[in-house]
Amino acid sequence: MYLVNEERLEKMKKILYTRQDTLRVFMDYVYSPHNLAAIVRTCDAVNVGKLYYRHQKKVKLNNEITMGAHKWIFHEYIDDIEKFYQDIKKEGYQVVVTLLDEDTVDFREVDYTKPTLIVLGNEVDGASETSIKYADKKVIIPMYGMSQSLNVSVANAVILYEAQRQRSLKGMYDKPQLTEEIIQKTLKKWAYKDIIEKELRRVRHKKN
Ligand SMILES: C[S@@+](CC[C@H](N)C(=O)[O-])C[C@H]1O[C@@H](n2cnc3c(N)ncnc32)[C@H](O)[C@@H]1O
Repeated sequence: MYLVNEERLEKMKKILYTRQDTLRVFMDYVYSPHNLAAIVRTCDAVNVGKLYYRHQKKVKLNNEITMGAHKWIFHEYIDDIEKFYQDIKKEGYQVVVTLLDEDTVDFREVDYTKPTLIVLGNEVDGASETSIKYADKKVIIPMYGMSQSLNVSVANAVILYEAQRQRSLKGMYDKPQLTEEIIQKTLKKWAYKDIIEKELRRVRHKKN
């Protein structure tokens, strides 16, 4: 029987103790599986607190889409977008919508050390009217070439790494943001899942 080894457990702990609970991302109808996968992986790398998403048809992030990265990120499908924005604003989050518009500020002018929700728009239509309605800040990544926009997963990476830079400078990766109760609960869940998955792989391998 496989048990989670010390090294892997340490890695899981490190993720949870450095998790930026107050930095979150909302994918507002991002539809390409390739982009979904790339966004999930960057969110994992920066260790964002939570990833929200909605889609043209209800989808579940799965191994095929994310190559497993979604397993380590708290994520939630959003059905009621109005309620979602009202709730997150009540919790004190600033809503930062990424947009290709005149009425925007350079993305580096925002203070990402505040509780922040970054909103990414659809590949064709951009962010929805509802997201724009709830925006506290509308940000643009300056473009100097012929292309009008970046790929949405690239835009996500550029902004998240600015947030990561600001938060590191402030020592925000050195102090846990999740409660000890949530950390311990999540550790148990992850370790359990890890064992089950490894065992299933072992049984499948034996059968073939
Ligand atoms: C391909 S773009 C959407 C283009 C769409 N035609 C529009 O006008 O919004 C997809 C998403 O990537 C993000 N994005 C891409 N380039 C950006 C930039 N230069 N500044 C800010 N966000 C950008 C935004 O979230 C945008 O909604």
